[in-house]
Amino acid sequence: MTMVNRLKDSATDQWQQLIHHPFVAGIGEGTVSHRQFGYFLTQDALYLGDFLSTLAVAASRAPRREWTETLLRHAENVTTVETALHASLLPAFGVSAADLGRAVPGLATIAYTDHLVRTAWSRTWPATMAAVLPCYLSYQEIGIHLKAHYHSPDPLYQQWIETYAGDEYGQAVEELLAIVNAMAVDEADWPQVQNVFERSVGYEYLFWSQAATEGHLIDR
Ligand SMILES: Cc1ncc(C[n+]2csc(CCO)c2C)c(N)n1
Repeated sequence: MTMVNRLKDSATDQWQQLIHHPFVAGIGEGTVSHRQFGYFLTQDALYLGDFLSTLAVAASRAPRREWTETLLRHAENVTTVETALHASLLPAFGVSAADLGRAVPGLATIAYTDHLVRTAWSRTWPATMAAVLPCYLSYQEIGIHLKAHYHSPDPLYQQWIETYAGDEYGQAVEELLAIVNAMAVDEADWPQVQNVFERSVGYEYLFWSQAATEGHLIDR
């Protein structure tokens, strides 16, 4: 079995819950409010800064030169592609550059990014790859799932869906999967690699939940 399938199979229920998170379905149905999506994009912009650091550390620790090159290219794409998506979408959701500058990370954002950055710096390199895998793969599965089963009545949501269901994004995912499937994982390291993967899946889930409540953890 490939490493990607071994990891996904180790957290099947959490994975299914993530792909079918109610907020995700709400993007497809168009029932997510613009305020909620604007909050999500704002938190995502904060998240991407630390995701960039994570990829940069992962790139420098990679055991093969071609993997360093691939991960550096992906890091650059985070800056260009993901940030461009935000730049085009944020104003449409009423979030100005000043709003973004003032934004503070929510607890789920902090927990997720601390986990990514700490893993990249202080865990094994395969564990770092396992930490970023849910980010790549869940967005692709979500994009493809939403595109196949919904057509969002909101063109802005549909634009977001098409980005992650698209071939250009699919290419980046394929490259990451190829690295994960080719990397050498010591059997002694497997529990750590699996645990880090499962936490990232959980944090992806919490990131959507956080968007649904716009960061409020306590009913008001
Ligand atoms: C919470 C959260 N998780 C995943 C992504 C998607 N994503 C962000 S950077 C990157 C790597 C290559 O572009 C991918 C797949 C996101 N935007 N926000």
